[in-house]
Amino acid sequence: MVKEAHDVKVAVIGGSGLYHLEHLEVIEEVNPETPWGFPSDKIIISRLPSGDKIAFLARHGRGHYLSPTEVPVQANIAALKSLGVEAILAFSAVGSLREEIPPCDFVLPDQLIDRTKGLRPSTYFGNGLVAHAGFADPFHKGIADLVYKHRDAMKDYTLHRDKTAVCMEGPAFSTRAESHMYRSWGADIINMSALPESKLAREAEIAYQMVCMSTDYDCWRVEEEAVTVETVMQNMKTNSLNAKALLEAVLPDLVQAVDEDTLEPKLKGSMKFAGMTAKEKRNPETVAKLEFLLPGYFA
Ligand SMILES: CSC[C@H]1O[C@H](OP(=O)(O)O)[C@H](O)[C@@H]1O
Ligand SMILES: Nc1ncnc2[nH]cnc12
Repeated sequence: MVKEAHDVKVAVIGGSGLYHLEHLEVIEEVNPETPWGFPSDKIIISRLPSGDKIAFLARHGRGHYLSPTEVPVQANIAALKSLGVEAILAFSAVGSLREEIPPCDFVLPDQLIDRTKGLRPSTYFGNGLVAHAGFADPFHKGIADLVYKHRDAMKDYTLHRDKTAVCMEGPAFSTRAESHMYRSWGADIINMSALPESKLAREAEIAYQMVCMSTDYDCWRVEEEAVTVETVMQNMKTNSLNAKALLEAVLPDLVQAVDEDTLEPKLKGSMKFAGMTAKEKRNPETVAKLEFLLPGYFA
């Protein structure tokens, strides 16, 4: 497993309906092998008009062949890290649990409720190397501030911020009782991909912010038809145009902020002292895998 330096500091993860950034000049496609396998698809490295490079990865693969439960999230995050990525903007199609978030509005969540079912590998640790990442604030305020600054790029739609997302397992959508329950818990939007992506990015010391694109009202509105894939995909046409407009505005600023190291909070070094396992008790195999992600921390 050879790490290739690509000097790509910012990555975009595209979710349902956002499989390409066709307005950018493609430089190359890479498929880095990691100790956790290969990413969902080839990673596309493109050039911004400013000359800076960014990476794009389709979460479910181009052609959408991986279910949310099947996405190789450990490999995705490790592969991006191996290219040099320090900040991720992760797009996701979400259901709205609030009247004031209609389809085609976007949301920057700042909180997260985990309703996945333990089927997805959700940490790089364990297996003879115990460590605990801080995850009180699962998303990155500095990136959210920067994206919010460019909210006018959304034109006719609103960009909301500081909302609570719930991540469910799927692949079937929620029952009405579950949808009402999430509302009573204070959740504002629902998807199937915020976890473990956000958690693994935190363990990898990558600044991570989800940009959620509302596609439906889930199934809590009694008078309305419950969510279907058809509704989601219809609204994704508008959403993907808005995502691209937003990215065009945000990416140059984000690359500059990462280059100049002005993003707060800083995550680099945050895992250095997160390990609990005595050096002589560490599993050498796990330590070797972690060398790929956080070199020098646990060896
Ligand atoms: C096609 S609707 C359900 C599906 O859409 C979202 O995917 P992504 O987050 O990758 O945009 C949601 O999380 C579900 O996986
Ligand atoms: N209603 C919903 N539930 C879960 N994930 C979604 N993605 C888009 N809409 C969704």
